[in-house]
Amino acid sequence: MRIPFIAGNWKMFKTKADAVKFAEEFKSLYKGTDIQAAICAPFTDLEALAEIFKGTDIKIGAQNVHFADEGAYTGEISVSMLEEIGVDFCIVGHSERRQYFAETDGTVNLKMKRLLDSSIRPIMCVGESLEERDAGKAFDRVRSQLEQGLADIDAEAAVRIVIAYEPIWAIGTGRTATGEQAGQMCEFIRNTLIDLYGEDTADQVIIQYGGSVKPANAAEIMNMAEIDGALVGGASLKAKDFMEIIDF
Ligand SMILES: O=C(CO)COP(=O)(O)O
Repeated sequence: MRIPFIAGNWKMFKTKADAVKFAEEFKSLYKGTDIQAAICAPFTDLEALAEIFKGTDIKIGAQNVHFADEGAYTGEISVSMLEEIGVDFCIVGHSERRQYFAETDGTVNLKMKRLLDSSIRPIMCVGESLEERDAGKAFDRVRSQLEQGLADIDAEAAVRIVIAYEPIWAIGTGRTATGEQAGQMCEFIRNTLIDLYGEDTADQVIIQYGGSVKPANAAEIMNMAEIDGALVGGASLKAKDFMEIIDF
């Protein structure tokens, strides 16, 4: 039985003061549902969010992590640093990190393996560009991201993974994939996971859709059979909007 999971990705928005304001408002709106909710926030906001959400079901996530345990990696953050402040999830391989920060399927794989060796659950992002979709290569691209990102990860570890399908052309553009397009790719992702791990394992993996999810389209997306949740960018910045998505 997969528990639906809706996570906000704040990207590089919200100072600590903004985060505290959001968290207090969100906590007062949040009544507890059958849906798992999380906020993936900038590193500087995480400790404050952990403190405010303590004792609630609201989880927190980071947006990136380094794969080394420690070392001379100026500007980076390790898995243990995140564990110590109670982080539950970490996004890996978001298309913005692939595009602007040279994240590759290889570094995604190293980060996935390091996280799966910790208490933090990875949210691995996959998704094609508009050119790849128009060229009929969307499914090949996503399959290759899955195969490379999940290389050498066994079935026992794989059940803790969340996969987020985020077509690049739908991120921040207002152009959401239709329920049918998103559902079709998420079904393809589930079938790829069956090939890699077998049905029992693949059945337990949470698959989210991300890309211009809003209160108005959340139900259409969430009602697709193989979509178990959403990774929400812009619409997670307002407590009321994010709550409306969770209450779809
Ligand atoms: O990138 C996203 C979530 O990770 C999606 O962003 P938007 O919801 O702003 O399109």
